[in-house]
Amino acid sequence: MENQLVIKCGGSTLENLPASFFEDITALQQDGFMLTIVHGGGPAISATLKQMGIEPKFVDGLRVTDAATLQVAQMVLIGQTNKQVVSRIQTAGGRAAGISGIDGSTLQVIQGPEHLGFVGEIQQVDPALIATLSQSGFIPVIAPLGIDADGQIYNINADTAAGAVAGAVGTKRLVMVTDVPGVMQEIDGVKKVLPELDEVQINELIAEGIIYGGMIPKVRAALDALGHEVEEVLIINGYEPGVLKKVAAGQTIGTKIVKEGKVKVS
Ligand SMILES: Nc1ncnc2c1ncn2[C@@H]1O[C@H](COP(=O)(O)OP(=O)(O)O)[C@@H](O)[C@H]1O
Ligand SMILES: CC(=O)N[C@@H](CCC(=O)OP(=O)(O)O)C(=O)O
Repeated sequence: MENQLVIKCGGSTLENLPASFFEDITALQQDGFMLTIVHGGGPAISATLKQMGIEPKFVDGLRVTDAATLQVAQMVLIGQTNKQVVSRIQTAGGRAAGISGIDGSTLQVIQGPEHLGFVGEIQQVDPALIATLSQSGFIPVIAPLGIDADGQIYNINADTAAGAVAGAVGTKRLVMVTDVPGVMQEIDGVKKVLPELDEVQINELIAEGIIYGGMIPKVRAALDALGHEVEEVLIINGYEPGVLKKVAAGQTIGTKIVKEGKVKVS
């Protein structure tokens, strides 16, 4: 659908996003856009882990999740971050309802690579609960946790979750809101945003260490999403005033991820 948008809000920005960001979300909803939000919360999970004396550990941007870490992720993502996002949308005059991927078996997973512990690999997305909320006028706000066939809960990277949700709800556009203006590379001593990237370029940039850490699951999820109905994935900066309105109006800002592009990286 043209007026549908899946927005991933990264934990990197969530706490500091201006009220205008949520006012723009509300305005889009009132203009008839069907919005679905998937949020992260990585920094908040890490902060709580540290308070508890547990050192956070990541492999290629994915959190190594033992049983204690899973409990903290669940507590922070569902109990804290999800409700913050819902509250900020409502304060801006919008209507939102928070769920996690566990609710309605929305994000159905199996265990991912063993060395990551309780990190789920999404097998299927059931869009029924998302659709029910949307059709009733609520913006679904989804915390990235999933459930397996035995009822075990898993942690899921929010970029991965957003990519899968975008593929399942039939949106053409996925927007990843983060704390940088896009994928950047230093060219002639100046850091520049790369306006368009395809799979070959992304793999090169990861191999060269130019794309690292939390940007890795973001670009990988973007490529995975493009395999479905999604035609465009944008990585944008949530601090830029009016950024969502520009995207909704069809402007290409930040970094656009495409299946196969023409622009060369260097
Ligand atoms: N090439 C790159 N360009 C921009 N940011 C990058 C790049 N490679 C890695 N990063 C890192 O990725 C971060 C965004 O990912 P992450 O911290 O997981 O954010 P979020 O919480 O929004 O998902 C940036 O703040 C930056 O530190
Ligand atoms: C498996 C895994 O990495 N899960 C993430 C879920 C939150 C997330 O992805 O938050 P950001 O979008 O802020 O990075 C984590 O535990 O940090």
